Amino acid sequence: MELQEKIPVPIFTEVDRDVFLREICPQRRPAVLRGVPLGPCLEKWTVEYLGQKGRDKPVKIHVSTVPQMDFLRKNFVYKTLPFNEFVKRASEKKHSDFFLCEDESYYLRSLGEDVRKEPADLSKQFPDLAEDFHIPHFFEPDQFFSSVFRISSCGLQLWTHYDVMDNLLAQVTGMKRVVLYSPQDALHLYLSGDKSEVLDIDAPDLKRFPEFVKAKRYECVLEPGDLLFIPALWFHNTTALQFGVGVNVFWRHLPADSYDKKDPYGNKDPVAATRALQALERALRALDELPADYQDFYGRRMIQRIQKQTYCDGLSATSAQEDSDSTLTSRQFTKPG
Ligand SMILES: O=C(O)CCC(=O)C(=O)O
Ligand SMILES: [Fe+2]
Repeated sequence: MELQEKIPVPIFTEVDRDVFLREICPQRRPAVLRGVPLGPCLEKWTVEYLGQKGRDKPVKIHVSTVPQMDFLRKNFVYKTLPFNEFVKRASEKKHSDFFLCEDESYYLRSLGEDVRKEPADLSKQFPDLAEDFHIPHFFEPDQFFSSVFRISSCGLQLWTHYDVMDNLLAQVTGMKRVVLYSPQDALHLYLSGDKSEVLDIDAPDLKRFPEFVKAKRYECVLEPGDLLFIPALWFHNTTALQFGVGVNVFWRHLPADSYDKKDPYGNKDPVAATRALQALERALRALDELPADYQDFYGRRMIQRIQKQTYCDGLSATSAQEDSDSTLTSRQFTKPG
């Protein structure tokens, strides 16, 4: 019996800006968009052509001895290669030149010019290649955040994580399996920051991660030319079924000032969420002044208070009884439905 039921990500054809904005984006659910024009990249981006146009621009890459990258045990190293040499190596199974071993795996997540300050932008770092890739104009130009090369060796698996921007992941060449989990399943994913500690999602260690089976697994296989809409906060885990070249485009779904200004990757929590998490830490330090049984009592009440106020499905998470304490419930009446 399979661990988790696989829920297919729906595939939409003939999606234009209008359909995307009216029917797909507001659902806040992942969707595969097939047949959206992406430009000549679909025919042009061979290994040879990428090398010619990307030239010897240095790129910082992940290199690992095994295709499943592990951020906990750090089984990969960061190395720098000229783009053309990197593409050649990523496209081959065995390498004559290598860092770790002859069948090492490669992954490029392209970066901005000033890595710490600027988000990646294909048109700045790879202008000759950016011409071939037509970004779908499904959002306003001032919402654009970054465009990022995603180039992987065959088999390369990137750990489950979330980003805070809306995202269109374009698969230009090669097939890629993507598994997604809803933000509502966050508690079943054993998070360490923005990443899930469950690395082997196909054969998880259920002694360590017993709750993982409760997470609903959404899955799709991207083909060249497909776009995957990944709404902000949706977890995703990608496996390149072949050597593949992708580009993802992040854009701001919330007002611009909701985001952390020092976030070149698009994965820092919105400023209000960071403030809320800091306030929670303060609240926990305050509770620490009390004996354990009082902490338990107030801790439970705080959890219920948070659930009532924030869960989209309201009280269903706990069969919370009507709370008669008006100081605790006053805000719930002002929350839009
Ligand atoms: O395609 C990949 O390798 C990863 C994509 C990803 O994490 C993203 O687009 O945010
Ligand atoms: Fe991502």
